[in-house]
Amino acid sequence: MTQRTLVLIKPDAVRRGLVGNVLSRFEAKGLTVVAMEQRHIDAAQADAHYHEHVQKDFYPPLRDFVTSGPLVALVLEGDEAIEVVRAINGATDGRKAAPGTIRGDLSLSNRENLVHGSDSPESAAREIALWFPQL
Ligand SMILES: Nc1ncnc2c1ncn2[C@@H]1O[C@H](COP(=O)(O)OP(=O)(O)OP(=O)(O)O)[C@@H](O)[C@H]1O
Repeated sequence: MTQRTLVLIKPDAVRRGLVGNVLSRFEAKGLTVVAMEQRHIDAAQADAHYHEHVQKDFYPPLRDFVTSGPLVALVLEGDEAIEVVRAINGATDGRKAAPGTIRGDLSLSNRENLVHGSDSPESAAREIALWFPQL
């Protein structure tokens, strides 16, 4: 089934010059870029995006991180895009993520893990409406 998913290429990837590397993996897989924009978000946008995490201990440094510099937000479309993107991203902790995944190949961190991908159709709908209300 064709799906859309919200992807963030996080500020660590932008700082490290890895946007092209990350994007090329999604494109090479066959996913289509429906929308893409570089943004430097404020704390309110971070809180809205991570609303299920705002009360957690790890959230304040996560908020500082995602607002620390520009990121690239995009909507990708393709067959089973939500699950496909999460498989390409790899496990949350870059130290444990499998080689061949973005995080497994390029991250050594649980926080600065380069990418975000929506985790369900409900999350994708909510996040796409938040980031790209015009879609
Ligand atoms: N224990 C932790 N310590 C520090 N940061 C964390 C921790 N757990 C999660 N994070 C950060 O919060 C983000 C969201 O956590 P979540 O559990 O939803 O992971 P995920 O679904 O793999 O990642 P994402 O939602 O970004 O695709 C992670 O990508 C990571 O940046």
